[in-house]
Amino acid sequence: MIVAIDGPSGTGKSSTSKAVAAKLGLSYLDTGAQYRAITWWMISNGVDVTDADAIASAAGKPSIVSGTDPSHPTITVDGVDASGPIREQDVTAKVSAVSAVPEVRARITELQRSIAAGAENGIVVEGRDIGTTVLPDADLKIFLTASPEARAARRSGELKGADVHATREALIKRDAADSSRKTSPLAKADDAVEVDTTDLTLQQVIECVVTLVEEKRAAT
Ligand SMILES: Nc1ncnc2c1ncn2[C@@H]1O[C@H](COP(=O)(O)OP(=O)(O)O)[C@@H](O)[C@H]1O
Ligand SMILES: Nc1ccn([C@@H]2O[C@H](COP(=O)(O)OP(=O)(O)O)[C@@H](O)[C@H]2O)c(=O)n1
Repeated sequence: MIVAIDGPSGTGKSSTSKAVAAKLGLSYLDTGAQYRAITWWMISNGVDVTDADAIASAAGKPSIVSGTDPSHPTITVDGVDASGPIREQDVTAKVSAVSAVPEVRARITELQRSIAAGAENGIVVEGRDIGTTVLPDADLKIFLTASPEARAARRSGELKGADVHATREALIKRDAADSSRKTSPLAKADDAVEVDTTDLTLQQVIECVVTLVEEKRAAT
């Protein structure tokens, strides 16, 4: 069972995917963390993230390893735990530029496909282009949405002291960059089930997705 969960920032992809995977005994992959990890490596190694050629030539250098246990997801870059630094503001501000570079996407997509292929009990993979590009044959595709206001309120609740208005503007800017890039932009697959989470609790979203997976399992 391969489940693809896509959508913009703050729609609940990570929280939902982890909970659904844990509940159903599936592995879990946060593909955003991989793009954040390669971005963190570029910044740490002095690569100019406004220079697509420089990013492209460095794209193959870092070794990125994701742990896929939903109750303890991990990510390392060249053997170093990157789970803290990849969430910092600087990485968040630069990740869209790095992830738009085709050589970066080719490398990370290959990694994602091999992780999914190796997940013996099935996997929930969350991101922006999983249903459209990475795993177009996924058994179930979900596209989560929510109003920019709800997403900004959720995100600024996580970042202590963050201004909701500034968070909303930053989210909208990142969505626009992710949706308009040439290579595998953020998009809903034609066969994805869209779930608007604006007025749902996280628990309701989890239950909805668990039901969709169980229905799919019963039908196959
Ligand atoms: N339906 C929901 N209602 C309220 N808060 C939510 C909901 N879904 C997620 N959250 C919270 O919003 C924040 C962002 O969720 P997350 O799963 O990281 O989103 P994404 O992976 O899409 O960026 C987290 O703090 C999470 O607990
Ligand atoms: N499948 C994916 C996942 C993430 N990304 C990129 O990685 C960034 C960070 O993704 P994320 O899922 O960690 O972002 P949040 O929504 O958690 O803030 C996105 O803004 C995209 O630029 C991507 O291009 N393709």
